[in-house]
Amino acid sequence: GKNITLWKYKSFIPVEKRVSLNEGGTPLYRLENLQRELGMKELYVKNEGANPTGSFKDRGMTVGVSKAIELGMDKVICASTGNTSASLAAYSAKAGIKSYVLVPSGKIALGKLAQAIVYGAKVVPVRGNFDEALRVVVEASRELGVYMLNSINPFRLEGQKTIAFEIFDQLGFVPDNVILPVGNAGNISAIWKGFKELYEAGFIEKLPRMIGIQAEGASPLAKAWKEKREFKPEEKPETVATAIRIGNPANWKKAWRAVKESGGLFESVSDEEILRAQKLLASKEGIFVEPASASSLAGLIKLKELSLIEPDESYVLITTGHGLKDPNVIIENFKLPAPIEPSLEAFKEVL
Ligand SMILES: Cc1ncc(COP(=O)(O)O)c(/C=C/C(=O)C(=O)O)c1O
Repeated sequence: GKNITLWKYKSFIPVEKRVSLNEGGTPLYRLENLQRELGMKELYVKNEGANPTGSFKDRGMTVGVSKAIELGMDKVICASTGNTSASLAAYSAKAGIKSYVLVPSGKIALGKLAQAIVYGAKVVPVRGNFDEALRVVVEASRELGVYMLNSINPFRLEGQKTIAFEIFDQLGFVPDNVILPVGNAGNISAIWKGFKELYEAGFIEKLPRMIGIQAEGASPLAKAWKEKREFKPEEKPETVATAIRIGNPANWKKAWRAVKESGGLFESVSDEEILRAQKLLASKEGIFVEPASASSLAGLIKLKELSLIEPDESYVLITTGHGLKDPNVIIENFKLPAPIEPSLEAFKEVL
């Protein structure tokens, strides 16, 4: 049977070639249990962890790598906190071209590192954070003629904007709010672009509020927004949510405009709130997401507690990456009981 992929929207995607792993077409459904638990009226999740390499990055990479092929490129490069590198490696493998990924040494989640390796990328750990690695990649793409596929590359956002198209297609209406984690700030910018394109094409009459959530220790946009001041980067971003451990978001201007134009907001949440939300999503709704993804829910809970949002409005949480990407964050915080003898008696003792 035919798979529903983001190429359903090919008339909105500015590329002819197609390197695809059947990305997109991810589940969107109601979180009935959390809705009740949190006293919300309309709470949905769009689970981007269901993409081929386990994150929304596949939407940007299918278009970005297709463009690379169209341009006759045979080498692509990115800096990454992990998911971008995993996705670039997979799509480069499919396209039969070489990929180079620069990752913050010791700060990339296990699953993402395994993916970049096994898909065949040249993995280059960098003694520094994502922001420092990105600077090297920009210089390398200029000097060495390697095609750069971080989200500064507009073709990435042309793929990621299809999240907006699918939300409208799957709900049948435009939600009042879309909440998602913000790191390099490409995704919030892309989804806003997608809704505006639907609006300008006359498919929809209203636009959602865009709500961007950052980790407190890596929240240059949320800090500037709440303190009502100019944006300025953070030197030393730190958070357990390594995917969004970014101090100088490359797309901050686009993200700022998206939140302003949409009447939305930025907020930040602590690592504890993120880990609690991760557990809640898994134990109440059976959805295992990596920490950065859980910041959407952590943000919703915080904004509701602060009465900064209307509980009766409709909310779509974007969960951006699968929980299996970062198993250590669960295992390290769990005391596994000692093994029992293989007998019913022994089992009854631990019941
Ligand atoms: C699971 C997950 N959730 C949210 C984000 C933030 O999205 P942007 O605000 O568009 O950056 C990322 C980003 C990851 C990288 O930036 C990378 O992989 O280099 C992510 O992996």
